[in-house]
Amino acid sequence: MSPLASHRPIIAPSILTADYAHLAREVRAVHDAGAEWLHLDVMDGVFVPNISFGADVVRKLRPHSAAVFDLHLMVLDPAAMIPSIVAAGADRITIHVEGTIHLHRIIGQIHDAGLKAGVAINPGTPVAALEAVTDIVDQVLVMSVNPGFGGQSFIASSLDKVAALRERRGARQYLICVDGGVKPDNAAALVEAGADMLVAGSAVFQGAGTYAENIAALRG
Ligand SMILES: O=C(CO)[C@H](O)[C@H](O)COP(=O)(O)O
Ligand SMILES: [Co+2]
Repeated sequence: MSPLASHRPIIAPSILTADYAHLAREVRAVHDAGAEWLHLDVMDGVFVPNISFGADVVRKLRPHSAAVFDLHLMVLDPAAMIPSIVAAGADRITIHVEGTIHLHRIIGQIHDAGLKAGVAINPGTPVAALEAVTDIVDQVLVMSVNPGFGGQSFIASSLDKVAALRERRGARQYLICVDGGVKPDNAAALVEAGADMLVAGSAVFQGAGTYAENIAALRG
């Protein structure tokens, strides 16, 4: 088990399924409910078939939360967007292997800005696609749904990817993160397989309990 997973997973609520009409209230509420990170999904309508929000919304939310702002960029060619996302108050930026031909360069761009950098893989991309950058990233993100929408079903083979990443990590320090369809009924297995951080949108914002109860249920 990874060092972090032996304690408890980081829970990062994704605001994709929050009430967009009251976003400031929502981000305050999940932080007060015990979420250390906030997961912000930026979508460009090109890399994924949906548009969410961009740097302006991140900047407006920043004064409303002390949580770690974890940006998940589902965009094609993210390099041009990164300066505005950094200026908006991001703490960590994850880009997709499939979204750029200059993966190594953009990880450097994020680090040069003083932020932590992550790399994500889609369900159709093997773990091996991360191999060349696992020694320089701070986190890897296994997409356990096809990116673009909240509320989808967890793709079971993602569990094997998490286990493979933990196996390959060795002495490296990157966090293993999982995003998509994470629910109380699969969270424990993901942590057991090696996940350090769980993104959860619908399980937190549309779960049966209060936000605190929904987050606690994911920590199991
Ligand atoms: O990146 C994402 C979608 O592309 C979201 O982070 C993810 O879908 C979270 O929502 P849910 O927990 O409801 O699946
Ligand atoms: Co996401």
